[in-house]
Amino acid sequence: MNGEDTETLLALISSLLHNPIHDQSVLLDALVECDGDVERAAALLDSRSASSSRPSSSRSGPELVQKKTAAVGMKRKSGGLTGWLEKPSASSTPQPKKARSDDGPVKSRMRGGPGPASSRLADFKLRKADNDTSDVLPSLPIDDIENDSPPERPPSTAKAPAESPIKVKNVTNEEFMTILRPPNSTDASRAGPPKQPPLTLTTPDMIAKHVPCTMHTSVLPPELACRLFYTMLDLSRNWDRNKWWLFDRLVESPHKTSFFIRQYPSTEAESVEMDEAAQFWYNGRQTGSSPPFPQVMEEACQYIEKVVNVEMHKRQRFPMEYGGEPPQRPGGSDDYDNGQNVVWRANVAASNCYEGAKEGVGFHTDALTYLGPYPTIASLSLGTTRTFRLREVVPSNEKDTRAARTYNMPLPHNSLTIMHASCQEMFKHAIPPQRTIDLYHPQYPPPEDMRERISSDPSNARINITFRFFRPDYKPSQTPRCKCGVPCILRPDMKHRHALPNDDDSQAPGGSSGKGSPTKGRPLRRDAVAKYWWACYAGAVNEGKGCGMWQVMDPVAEGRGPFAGDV
Ligand SMILES: O=C(O)CCC(=O)C(=O)O
Ligand SMILES: [Fe+2]
Repeated sequence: MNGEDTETLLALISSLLHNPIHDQSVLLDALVECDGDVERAAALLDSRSASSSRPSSSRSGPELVQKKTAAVGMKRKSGGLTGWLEKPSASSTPQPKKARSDDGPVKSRMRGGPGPASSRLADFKLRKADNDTSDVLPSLPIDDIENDSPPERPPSTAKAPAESPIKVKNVTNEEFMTILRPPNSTDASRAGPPKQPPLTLTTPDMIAKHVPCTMHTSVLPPELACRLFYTMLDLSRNWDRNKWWLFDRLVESPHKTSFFIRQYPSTEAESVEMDEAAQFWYNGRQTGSSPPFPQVMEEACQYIEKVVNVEMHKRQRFPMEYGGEPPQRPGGSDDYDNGQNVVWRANVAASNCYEGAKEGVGFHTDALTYLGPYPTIASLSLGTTRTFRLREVVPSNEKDTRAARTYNMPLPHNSLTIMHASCQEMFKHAIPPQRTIDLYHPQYPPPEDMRERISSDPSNARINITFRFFRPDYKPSQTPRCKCGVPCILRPDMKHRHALPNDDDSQAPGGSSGKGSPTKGRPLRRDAVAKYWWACYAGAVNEGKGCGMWQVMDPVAEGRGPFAGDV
């Protein structure tokens, strides 16, 4: 596991402690002692520090239990969301709760973060079920670790503690695996619904059957795919690793990434908006202007746009998806929409480069800020095959009856994975580090002008390009900003804490058109997310500190649309 992940776990323990401990080796020991269970490690350390400040005779088992309950009790405090979500409009920004004297450093250090500490912890416990594939190492969330809960407490009264950051040594994947808590814990208090083993989806049919994705193999002409791979690999030398603040720590993603803006067929006004959006595209961190699509990426994009539109026209749409645009937009193409609205077009792309088996990206969902609800994202894979992992987020009302399932999808060179509408609402995705990878043997030599810099030797690199449609009705000039002056992030109510409007399945949106769509037969109800909210995202960029602002998205009051259906 990457050092960042271990750091994250230690930061989490640290954030749960009532009495700060600065020595990372003490934190690490506790983590090992508690089989990687962050909550127990924090409770253990708290119990030790409490008992070391009092006569030894007062040390006892119950003390630990009591402390543990206190730490776990944080989870209970995170209830009560439903009532808030039911508030009617965007203008009903919740009043900050008063800070309580017992809030202490634990929660105040969570300020600006994406959710209550306890809900984040759930994701940090590695389950063996996620770990059963032969060559894929477990991945811990490293970017947007838990984005399905609004902040528990607006932090206006909270102060980040003045502490020096914890220095953490890197821990290898193998070491890390040994300290992570096994899945089917013998701890009876953690028994839940029966675990489901991970499922590897090896064919397009299997993929379409189990997840809201489709896989399109050999999507580009082979020479184009190879040329695009070389071009992006060449460019990736100058790309950055994303950095962001997680609690009070600066973390870095173990892969390189860059953002591109499409020139054609965007209008001038749209290009300006895209440039602004691009500055905040990843984790709210402001970057400079983004380059245009390289010519070879533009060429590929035209193939991909067609595949995506054809596929989307086969599927029943969710009401909150984008309503589409007439085919005759300037510079547009109508050869794949048969006069129907163009429901998707790429106007930006994010590209990732993973070199070697250990690079990856942790579980996250893609921010909806500029994509809007129920986005479609087209993800092209080039180079060595890597596993794409999806993990379902089980809605709160089902968590006692159904366990989340993990799906692994090997993504070969020149394959397109379309994450269809509801994927960001129902699943988190990751590229986990692996023990081994196959080398990619390029079929063609690099173009003349790259031969000095790029070799055609077998490569351990994977290039990913996610082509995205930033909706005009979610353009940056219409993104709410919080008190920090940073654009808010748009998040779905993934856990369905807000009741769905009705129980009539025939009215409910879903991934199936019933016209032989591969998703046919999948229950529709659980796809529907009823609420989204805008939340302060400054914590990701501002030393972990944000203003905690959040408000429910009100599509009508905010003037969003056109939508595919009634909202
Ligand atoms: O590399 C991939 O396939 C996934 C990339 C990704 O999730 C992202 O860029 O948001
Ligand atoms: Fe992603």
